[in-house]
Amino acid sequence: MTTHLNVTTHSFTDCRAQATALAERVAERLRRGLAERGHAVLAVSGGSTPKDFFERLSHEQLDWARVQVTLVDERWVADTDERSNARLVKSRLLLHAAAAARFVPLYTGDASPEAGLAAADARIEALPLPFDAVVLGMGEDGHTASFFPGGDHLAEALDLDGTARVLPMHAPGAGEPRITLTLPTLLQTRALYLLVAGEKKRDLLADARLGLGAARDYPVRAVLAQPRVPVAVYWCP
Ligand SMILES: O=C1O[C@H](COP(=O)(O)O)[C@@H](O)[C@H](O)[C@H]1O
Repeated sequence: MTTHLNVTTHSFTDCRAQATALAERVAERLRRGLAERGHAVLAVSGGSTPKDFFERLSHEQLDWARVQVTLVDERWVADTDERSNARLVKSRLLLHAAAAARFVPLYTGDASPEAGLAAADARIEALPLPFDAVVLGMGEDGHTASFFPGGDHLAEALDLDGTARVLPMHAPGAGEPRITLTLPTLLQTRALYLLVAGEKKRDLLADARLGLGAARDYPVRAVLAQPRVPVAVYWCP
């Protein structure tokens, strides 16, 4: 385990072990929330990396009926689309013990994230924040949540003094229009995790943390550099 500033890195030689360790840690956070407040709230990423983590977490024994699960970001596609982050959560996480959890999607069925923004925002506003845990991922372009390089609402989304909870995002590398929780919203959490796999992402993260080269401008740097919440990176090859 290595710690640098606000970031602690847990490195694993095997990705199943990484998924298990993070699932146990997040389940512990949810149990603590349930014991202390009677409810718990979890925000997770989509993409491909969290599949094993989701499957492992879905078997954790806790009172899932009092847990609300939402997404840190969403691709603006129906939940039947294979690109949908909601589809991933439903097919990998909301199973077994976790089938009893309440899912709060960001996609509203409106024609665009702009059209669905008020409804998505109301869903997040209704959650009893802070989150018990937020699990971020990261793309090889340095994006996290839908904080994409060149994104049209990137500066607003990363503004720690901003008041928006949720924002649309359009970016050249995003594939489709997006909706994302903003950084100040994500930082309303008792625990913040960054789940990453692969040597390319490990090197990118190291550069982003030190502010080297192109990684200086990667959006994930805003998460690593913020002073509010410690970040626990879970990495496997
Ligand atoms: O588009 C997205 O990508 C990132 C990273 O995904 P991965 O496939 O490289 O694991 C993900 O964290 C984000 O939630 C998702 O919308």
